Amino acid sequence: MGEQELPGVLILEIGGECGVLESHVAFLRKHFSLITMKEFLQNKEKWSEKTESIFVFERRPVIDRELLESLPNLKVIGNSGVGVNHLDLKLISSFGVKVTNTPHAVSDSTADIGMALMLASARRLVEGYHIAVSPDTKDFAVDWLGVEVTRATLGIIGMGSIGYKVAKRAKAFDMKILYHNRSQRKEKEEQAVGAVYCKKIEDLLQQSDFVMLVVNLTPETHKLIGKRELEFMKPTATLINICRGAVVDQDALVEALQNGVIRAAALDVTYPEPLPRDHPLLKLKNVTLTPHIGTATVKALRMMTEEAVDNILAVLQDLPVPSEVIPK
Ligand SMILES: O=CC(=O)O
Repeated sequence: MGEQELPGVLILEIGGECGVLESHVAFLRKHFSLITMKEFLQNKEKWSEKTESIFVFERRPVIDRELLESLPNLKVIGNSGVGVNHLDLKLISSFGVKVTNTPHAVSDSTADIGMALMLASARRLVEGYHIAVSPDTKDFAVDWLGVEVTRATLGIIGMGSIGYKVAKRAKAFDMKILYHNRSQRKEKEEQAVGAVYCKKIEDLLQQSDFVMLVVNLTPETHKLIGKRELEFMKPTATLINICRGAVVDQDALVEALQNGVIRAAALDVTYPEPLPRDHPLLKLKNVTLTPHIGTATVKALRMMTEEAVDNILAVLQDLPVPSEVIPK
């Protein structure tokens, strides 16, 4: 097949914060004529008819009405990543354009970061590092203690594929696993890992030593964890967020952490990202932070690109689409 026969896929950029990884470009070129946003904007006339798909990476909102209006043959937006809260699904679907995501590619690496944060926070890994490298050995006192993950109770909010993979890992730590799910009870998963369903989120919050958030960000889950929910948690409990920052009311979280309402928080996601350098979350010792790296592994990123390409090609070839996101 000559290059000119390949369908056009619009990407934001190559490299940078939200572009396609340089090492994936050759793979994408096997399937598409690649056009960067800059090239598109410089020569809309050449590209607007030819572009049938857009490949977007995770978290940056780029798809607005003006762009959609300038792409009359657009059929699909393939999101590389599972969360699609950066896309206006209703607007996109009003143009007859499908949206797809990559739930399979992200689940292992994101579950791993959940476990890493839980362990790091429980055992005060970051503080420990600073003590280890401190020139003053007196920094370490005998009452500098963490808490144990083994046999503790983990409450998972959102038992989708990432939540389930967290549960499988937690089982190996002999954790008692509770879960709350808005959409439905997951009986197969319950049996596989011995998880106990909490219909009421309050029950999970009251009983858990670690609460892990693994939900999609939607209007229903926006600030799902606020002052009231934090007050249901044990003062010895830790909140771990690996989904989206806005699922937590951050001001309420800061207050809870400052006042000992909960023991600690471990966050891979915040709002905004990155946090302003004077944000109180950056100053609290009982906060472990990472810069939204749930899927930042070589393998996950490669799998995300491949899964996104499979989805896009399925739409373009009119085949069943592996992971289509249907607007509610
Ligand atoms: O944040 C990661 C994802 O949405 O996959």
